[in-house]
Amino acid sequence: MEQLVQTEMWKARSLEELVRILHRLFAEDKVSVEEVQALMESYESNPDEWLQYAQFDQYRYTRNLVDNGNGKFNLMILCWGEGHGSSIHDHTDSHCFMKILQGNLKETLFEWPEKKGNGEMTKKSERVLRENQCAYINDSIGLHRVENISHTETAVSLHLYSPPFDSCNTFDQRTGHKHKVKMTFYSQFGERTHCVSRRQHAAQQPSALSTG
Ligand SMILES: N[C@@H](CS(=O)O)C(=O)O
Ligand SMILES: [Fe+2]
Repeated sequence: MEQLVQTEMWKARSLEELVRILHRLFAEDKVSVEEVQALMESYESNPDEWLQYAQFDQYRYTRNLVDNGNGKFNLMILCWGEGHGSSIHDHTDSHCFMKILQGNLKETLFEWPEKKGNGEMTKKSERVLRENQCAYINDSIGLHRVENISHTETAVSLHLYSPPFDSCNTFDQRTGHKHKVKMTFYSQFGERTHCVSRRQHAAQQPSALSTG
């Protein structure tokens, strides 16, 4: 008789517990995308637990580092004001998990443009992600744009990237031309990231995160 493979089912009862289990999963040689996705989905968003990381900017979405996953992943909270969105981008060959903590986000998937890129990019699909849902993307699935299309409500999402990366490519929807961009954190561990020179100094320490 065929043997059934028992997959452990985790339930994260708090953000702290979620982080703890993520550390355990990513300490293994092999990490299952389905397991991480199910684990992140199992966490029922509780604003009391993440409000300290949810720092908004008036003009664009912010990226707020929650945990650096012992070098294996970056866990961050993204804050989307009304109408804020990302440009079409890739994920630098990393795994990307995106869980909604508050509000709704529209995700539009695009195909990679032809080598040279000259013409409108091809839209593959779009969907609205709702509270507590966890989506997954990587470069072989395609490119995406994420938007808070609400004019009245903000949105907050929890992103896990593995391995961590600090630059990606953005794409012009009309032409498919790409640009490499450096990504930064608006805050880290609940503290607003202030001046560049102090952070460049920090990046010289071997244990410090280099985030641009
Ligand atoms: N991947 C984007 C957010 S999103 O639009 O998926 C970022 O890390 O800033
Ligand atoms: Fe993304």
